[in-house]
Amino acid sequence: MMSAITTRSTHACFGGTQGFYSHLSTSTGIEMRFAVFVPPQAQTHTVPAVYFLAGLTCTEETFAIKAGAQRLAAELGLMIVTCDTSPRGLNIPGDSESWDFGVGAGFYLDATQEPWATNYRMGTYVNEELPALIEENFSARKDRRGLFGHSMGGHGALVNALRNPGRWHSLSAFAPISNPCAVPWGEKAFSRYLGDDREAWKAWDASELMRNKKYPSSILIDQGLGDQFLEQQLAPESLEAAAELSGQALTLRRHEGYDHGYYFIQTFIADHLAHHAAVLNS
Ligand SMILES: N[C@@H](CCC(=O)N[C@@H](CSC=O)C(=O)NCC(=O)O)C(=O)O
Repeated sequence: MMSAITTRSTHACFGGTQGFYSHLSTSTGIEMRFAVFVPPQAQTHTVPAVYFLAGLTCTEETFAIKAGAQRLAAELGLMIVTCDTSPRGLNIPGDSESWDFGVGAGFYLDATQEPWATNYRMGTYVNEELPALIEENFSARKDRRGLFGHSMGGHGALVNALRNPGRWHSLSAFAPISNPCAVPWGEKAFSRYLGDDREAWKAWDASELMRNKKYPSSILIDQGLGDQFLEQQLAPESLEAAAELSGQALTLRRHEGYDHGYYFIQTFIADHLAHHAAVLNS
């Protein structure tokens, strides 16, 4: 039986369609919103889908509206899927007190601590439920998927692809939180979602994972040097050191003058889509 999705709006875009949808999620136990850009090629055959995970405070709309990805995705024949950054509307005590935890800040992991463990299961949502939903309802290939993201979503892309390399065949990130165990955003979120045992945090930390395990294809990361969060929160040097240890193929580019926002993403989005297309079509 097809899982039910509700169409909120669709818009013709570069010969394809940008659509906004919702569905009742079994992973999070609540209605979740997502968006899909379907390129024109999907009218005749299934195409690879690339999933983008957005950062703190964002929604499924942010990337679709701000990144300027659709023109090239239409040329390359890539579907682009975006989802929300957490469940919303649960009204769990404490879920809306700050912008870097709870609503809009699910960190793309499966929480183990109450009151979060029942609904804050964005890891399962991104890895299992969303791809199954997309592949049932859209013309997406089941054998080729890419994952990328920004900031908290860059962390989400890295950890989920490193944990599940068989599911995600290409990987890239913009300004990811690269070593959440060691920075304030990560410490705040992990202590509440995962508890006090810092050993357990390592299973959701890209630098920790990469130290011990190689992802099968090369990873592209872009980082602005004018990024207001670089010094305190992002730690790309930890990821570089981990890649050095495990022999991971990693291209980490640093760009003078670029900040953390979507003008930075717009500037380098073409390189990321080309990276995914090259791996997914190989
Ligand atoms: N507190 C501010 C800033 C929030 C912010 O900068 N969010 C980033 C992601 S940060 C790491 O995950 C973002 O992508 N914002 C969206 C944008 O359009 O730039 C706030 O509440 O706005």
